[in-house]
Amino acid sequence: MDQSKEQRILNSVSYNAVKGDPESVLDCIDNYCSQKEWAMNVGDEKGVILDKVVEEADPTIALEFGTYVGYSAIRIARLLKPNARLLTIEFNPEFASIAREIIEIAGLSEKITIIEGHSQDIIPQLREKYQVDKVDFVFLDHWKERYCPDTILLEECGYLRKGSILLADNIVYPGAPDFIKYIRSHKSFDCTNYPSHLEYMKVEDAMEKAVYMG
Ligand SMILES: Cc1ncnc2c1ncn2[C@@H]1O[C@H](/C=C/CNC(=O)c2cc(-c3ccc(F)cc3)cc(O)c2O)[C@@H](O)[C@H]1O
Ligand SMILES: [Mg+2]
Repeated sequence: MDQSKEQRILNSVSYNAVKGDPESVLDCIDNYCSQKEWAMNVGDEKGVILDKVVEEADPTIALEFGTYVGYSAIRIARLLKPNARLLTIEFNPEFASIAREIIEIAGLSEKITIIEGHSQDIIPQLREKYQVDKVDFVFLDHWKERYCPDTILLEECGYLRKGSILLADNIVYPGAPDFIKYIRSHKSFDCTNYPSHLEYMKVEDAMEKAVYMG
């Protein structure tokens, strides 16, 4: 059976990255996906915007929807303070297992918990099963039509506090129009758009930051 693209990305990281060095894992994935096979990682250009917003949030509890191969989980977790942690939700078992291995190579397994399942099923369980009270930072990068319902669910479950920061990938391409319409018209969210480009391409894209005002 042929290997998957995601397995080939893991092979490249396993062979080329410096064990325990998150930067070298990120560089390896970016090099592989810009030179060999495109993949839907947030990438190095939008990754700098992600870095800046994570540093602004300085979260104790960070949450991510859509682990994929773990690229953005590593980007986020490498910036977290000692007692902070990232919970990342992924429903594809093959992607979850590849991400677990790549995160191990980056040396960040202690800071990142991969939760296998659908975001809409996991979100209501975060308090009881994962001791989450409030979420300080959320990165949305899963199916684009899930951004809006999952944001509403986070609010309904009471995980957002005054100052919680949401950051969403792919606002232009593939786009998340219902999410943008909802978040920009909602009185409790203060939104900022960050124009950028689609990972590894010259195509327009953007990220949207939404700060919850309580
Ligand atoms: C409800 C639920 N629960 C849990 N995991 C969930 C979940 N819904 C999806 N997932 C998981 O998350 C990832 C999926 C990410 C979806 N991202 C994109 O579709 C995406 C696409 C492009 C793109 C751009 C130009 C093109 F021509 C083609 C594709 C770029 C991107 O940056 C993307 O993020 C993937 O790992 C999937 O298993
Ligand atoms: Mg994306």
